[in-house]
Amino acid sequence: MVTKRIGLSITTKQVATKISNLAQKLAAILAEQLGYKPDFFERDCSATNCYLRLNRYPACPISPEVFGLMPHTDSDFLTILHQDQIGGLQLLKDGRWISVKPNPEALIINIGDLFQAWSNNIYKSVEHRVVANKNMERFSTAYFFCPSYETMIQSCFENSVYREFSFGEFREQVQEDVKTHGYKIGLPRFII
Ligand SMILES: O=C(O)CCC(=O)C(=O)O
Ligand SMILES: [Fe+2]
Repeated sequence: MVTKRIGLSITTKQVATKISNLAQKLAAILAEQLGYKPDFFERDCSATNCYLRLNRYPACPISPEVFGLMPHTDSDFLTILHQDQIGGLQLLKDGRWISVKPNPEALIINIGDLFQAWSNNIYKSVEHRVVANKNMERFSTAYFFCPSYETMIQSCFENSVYREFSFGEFREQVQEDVKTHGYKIGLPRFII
């Protein structure tokens, strides 16, 4: 895929490489803030484990009763999100859904479940959802910064809130819960 805009031409691969570099830098800053070496995540979260998802939300006449994306947290370390000018993304803050002002010139960074577990709840995985637009379709691009399935996720502090788990185990549990209950349970499953 090639995106053209005001004489600028950039391939999807170039976009993914740039976002991947940004994700590594952000992870380095977050690791350093908690006293770890900036390269702490470099080995486990190589570009081959991360992925880019292109989301399309068709217009929905019975919005807002219908969600474009159900409330959820992301099952990764962090997510880098780009959205168009339509809007619809909402974050849960202090029990209330807050609409994120759409700005195609900006990137949104979400902390995911793995950073919450690793930081022992210092960093919080934000619950979010997408409300469909009545008249217009919406597009967004999400880059998920993930480790390999074998990577063990363990709190970087003592008195861990969560038991140690592998990323593969976490993904399997999420898939099983969605199949059985119709929704993701996520980190509460791993509380000690
Ligand atoms: O489309 C958006 O704004 C959010 C996408 C999202 O949350 C996801 O893909 O996990
Ligand atoms: Fe998400």
